[in-house]
Amino acid sequence: MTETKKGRIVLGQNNYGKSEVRVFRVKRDTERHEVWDLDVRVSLEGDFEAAHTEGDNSKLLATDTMRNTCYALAKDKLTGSIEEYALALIDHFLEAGPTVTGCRVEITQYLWERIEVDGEPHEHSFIRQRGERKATVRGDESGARSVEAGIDDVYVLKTTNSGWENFLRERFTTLPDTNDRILATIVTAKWEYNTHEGIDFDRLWNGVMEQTLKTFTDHYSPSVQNTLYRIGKAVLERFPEIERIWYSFPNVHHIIYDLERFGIENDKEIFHATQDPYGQIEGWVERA
Ligand SMILES: O=c1[nH]c(=O)c2[nH]c(=O)[nH]c2[nH]1
Repeated sequence: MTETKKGRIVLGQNNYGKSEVRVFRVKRDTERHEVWDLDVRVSLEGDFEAAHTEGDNSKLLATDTMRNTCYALAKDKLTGSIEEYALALIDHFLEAGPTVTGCRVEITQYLWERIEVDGEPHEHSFIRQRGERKATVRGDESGARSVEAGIDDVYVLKTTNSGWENFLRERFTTLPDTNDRILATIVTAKWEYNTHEGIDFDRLWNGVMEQTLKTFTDHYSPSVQNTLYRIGKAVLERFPEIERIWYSFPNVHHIIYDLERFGIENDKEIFHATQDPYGQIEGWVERA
């Protein structure tokens, strides 16, 4: 026997928008071109009740229109940082959708560097970098805006000045101590700005990237956890505009390969770069 719950059925939280809008812009007002290569996702919140419950689309901005808008606004608004472009899109969508109360724009920027020819950066030829720049901007009809920036898929490694020692030993512990190991990780980061007015988003993004890499190199790492905290602290000390920062550091293990079996000495030269389960170390560093 099936039981039917009595009561009214209503529409719960909902949002809609367009994903994977691939906007590519070339700035070509001089011989030295610039490119922006973006994946944009737009998501709207508001009163979309009539569309869901009555099939009345009359107040809905089509997702196809949202896609067109991303390209159209790129002409005048995608001239600097992706954060500024996202803020312009949000202003637009809050205005354009009659029942829209909130909007989120998430952007992934793929990074292209100039190809160097005989030591000279080329004017219109580029090579795609590994690593991505991210931005998530939220806004509502009250005028509130929040800006989060990020880094994804930046693979870094150091061949020494890292260890893992004096950790808890109990019945199932087999791992030996080491004070000299390879430290490798694929950086994901996101951080929140405490304002969106008067911020040079490009300078700050480059600064966080630079500081992340610098601090990664500049100390003996007793653990990924300690390195995560040190990097976050260095970023917050340098940039008062940033309220808090989150890192995800998978520990991509490099295990010394046993060559003694073959009578070959292996003084931390030959490693197995594992695909096996990896450690995953994540955390926020924030202002108290
Ligand atoms: O930096 C590390 N943190 C850990 O928590 C951990 N655990 C482990 O087995 N190796 C490591 N390395």
